[in-house]
Amino acid sequence: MQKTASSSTLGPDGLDIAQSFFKPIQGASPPPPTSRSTKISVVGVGNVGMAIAQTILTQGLADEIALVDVNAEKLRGEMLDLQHAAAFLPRTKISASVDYSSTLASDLVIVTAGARQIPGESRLNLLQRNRALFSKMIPPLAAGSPETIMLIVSNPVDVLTYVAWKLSGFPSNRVIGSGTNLDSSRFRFLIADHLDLNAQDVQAYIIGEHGDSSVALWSSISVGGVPILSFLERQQIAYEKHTLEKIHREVVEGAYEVIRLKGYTSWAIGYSVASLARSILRDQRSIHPVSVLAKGFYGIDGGEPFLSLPAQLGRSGVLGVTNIHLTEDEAKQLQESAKTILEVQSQLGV
Ligand SMILES: NC(=O)C1=CN([C@@H]2O[C@H](COP(=O)(O)OP(=O)(O)OC[C@H]3O[C@@H](n4cnc5c(N)ncnc54)[C@H](O)[C@@H]3O)[C@@H](O)[C@H]2O)C=CC1
Ligand SMILES: CC(=O)C(=O)O
Repeated sequence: MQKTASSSTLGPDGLDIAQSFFKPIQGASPPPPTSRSTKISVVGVGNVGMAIAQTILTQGLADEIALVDVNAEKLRGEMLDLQHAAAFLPRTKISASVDYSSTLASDLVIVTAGARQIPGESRLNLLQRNRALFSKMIPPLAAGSPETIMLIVSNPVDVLTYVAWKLSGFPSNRVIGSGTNLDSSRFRFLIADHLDLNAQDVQAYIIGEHGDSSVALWSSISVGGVPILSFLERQQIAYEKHTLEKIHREVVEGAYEVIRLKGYTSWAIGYSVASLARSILRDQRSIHPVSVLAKGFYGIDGGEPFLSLPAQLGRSGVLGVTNIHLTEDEAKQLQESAKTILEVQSQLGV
């Protein structure tokens, strides 16, 4: 397929028509020097890539979105479908290409390309297929946007974020995995549902692997600034440990259930990744549990595992990792999660 321009012109005479449409204001001062526009590339326009592109578009986070996929027809169809919504959205240039060079000079490259789980399949099972794709995709993406921040979404996201870090040659603060930002949202939803609250008032983190060995940080959950477990204890309100474990199990099994029911997950990851794009590109310095190089944090000393920790995100990517108090048990579970990831990583030979 030809490289497809964003095609918002009216044809060769488009500019002339536009100029005759508006009468210039007499004595108007020249426009101020324009600030650089924000470009986001979304690589892979499947269920996940399109949910992300759609959410980013709706939230007006980019001046330009470049879509990339190997399926030329689907790609063009998705581009046109989004362009046809222009009248209802913030003005954004949308382009689509099978050529990675269309992502040139991106501020943020979001990678969602690759195989997804079939019902019952674990994320780690996708590794060999998606690692092969990454070897082809990441070097040209990194070469085209040497200053970009790379946000990995394809699964298994933690190990593939490590692969992308190695293949890109970028400093680790500029290669981030969407990690457990999504699991934490599932967690907050379930807690809020249990207590009949607004999920936005629940501060709660899932950290570690985006997958079966994730860790729920019960000890630091707070609602409206009130630490929940100590509040319940002070009020002598009984809670069963197995209720907490059940909520965490529902988080871990959430994706499996959605995949069994509808074939894939999309909307929640779309919002999750858009929230990361906002924090990064708007320099929000917000804290998100995302997959980062975890070596040296929370007693994780061996190897170079990428897994989710509460990280502060801003315009230069990962600004730092928050020092949340973990109980001994939580720290141990996190170190076990790191071991699980390292075992998989050690089979890669990157
Ligand atoms: N990290 C997370 O929280 C989540 C991750 N995922 C992962 O996201 C990935 C994508 O999932 P879906 O969108 O549902 O899959 P999908 O099958 O709908 O889309 C994958 C897309 O990748 C494209 N693709 C394949 N090779 C490519 C290449 N070399 N260059 C560019 N595009 C290429 C395909 O043509 C297809 O359009 C999967 O690995 C899935 O497990 C899904 C949901 C949440
Ligand atoms: C598929 C996946 O990783 C998720 O929805 O959590």
